[in-house]
Amino acid sequence: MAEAQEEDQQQENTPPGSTQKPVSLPQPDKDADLSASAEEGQKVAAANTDSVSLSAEDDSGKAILPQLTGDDDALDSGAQENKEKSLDLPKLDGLSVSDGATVDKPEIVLKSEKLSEEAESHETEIKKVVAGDTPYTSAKTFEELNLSESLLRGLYSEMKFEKPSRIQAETLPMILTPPHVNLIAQAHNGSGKTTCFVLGMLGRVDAQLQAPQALCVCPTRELAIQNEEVLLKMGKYTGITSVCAIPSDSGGGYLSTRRDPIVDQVVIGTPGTLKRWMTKDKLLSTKHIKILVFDEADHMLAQDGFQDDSMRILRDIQKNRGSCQPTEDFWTARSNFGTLWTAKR
Ligand SMILES: Nc1ncnc2c1ncn2[C@@H]1O[C@H](COP(=O)(O)OP(=O)(O)OP(=O)(O)O)[C@@H](O)[C@H]1O
Repeated sequence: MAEAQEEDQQQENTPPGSTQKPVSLPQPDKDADLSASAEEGQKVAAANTDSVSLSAEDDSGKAILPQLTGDDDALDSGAQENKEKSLDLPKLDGLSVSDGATVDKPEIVLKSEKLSEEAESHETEIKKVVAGDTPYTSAKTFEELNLSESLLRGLYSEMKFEKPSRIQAETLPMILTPPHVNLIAQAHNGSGKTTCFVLGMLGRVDAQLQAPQALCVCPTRELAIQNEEVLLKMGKYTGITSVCAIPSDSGGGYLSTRRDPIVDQVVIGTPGTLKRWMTKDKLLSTKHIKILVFDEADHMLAQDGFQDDSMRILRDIQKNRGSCQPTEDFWTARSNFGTLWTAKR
């Protein structure tokens, strides 16, 4: 019950059912941190030229990929508002929870460090990325990703997409092609990050298996609802089903009306409800989970945010899946600094 209240308090500034994306999180100490980051980021903006860096790290943490220079990959006018701002990126690796347990460091980090001055070119470059021994080539078309016909139909006829955006071109081959790596993708708002993980989840799950296989953890219920809407639209022809794990009341207390175990392939929700469904209510089995997404990773993994909840969910999944599929572990985290920076102006 205390957990439910905690989650509700964290979400009280964003009314349930709203499709508006949250522009700030209500915790005052978090806001203070972001203000400090903004100042630091402006200094970096003055010194840097436009760049998008793509890097992977070896076991010693040494970067093994070159920095790439490229065009703005913004897809909507919202990104234009962020011009001349830079993104101050947090350290998201080497995470530990309060009881001392640690999680794997992500193998690959994709970052958009500064927004481009010129957004006129959206050409996708072909790049080769090597993670461990595996080469990944960025995808110029959705066909190159070996997606099902039903998924391609959703992308073209429902979403009206023609080709992957830059962040999609670079991340989707890594998300969809084995061996699946741990990935952090950081890019500004409007660059197509939502599609990266929604398409990643739709592309990875088996529609024939009636069990949860993809889990997306979001900091607010509004974001969870919004992400599920995108998933339902994009996956319209796939037969894949989803469920939103958010508090079922619109007040402040938690009311669980759900009693039947989850058989939907994709589960999108907030940490408190997800944890409750997994542990107390025993509605959500993580036995078949093969892709885990932390949306807005900077908040989901912040020490003064949801880090403990996120790490517990991650460890529960690792524990339940046992050691039979160690190479299948896939942890992707998405950061949404563009939105937060816009809110700070
Ligand atoms: N490949 C694509 N082609 C055309 N439009 C796209 C493509 N990918 C995404 N979009 C559209 O661009 C807009 C922004 O995409 P999306 O929401 O995925 O970006 P985002 O990086 O998650 O943004 P935010 O940080 O604001 O959440 C949406 O309207 C989406 O439908």
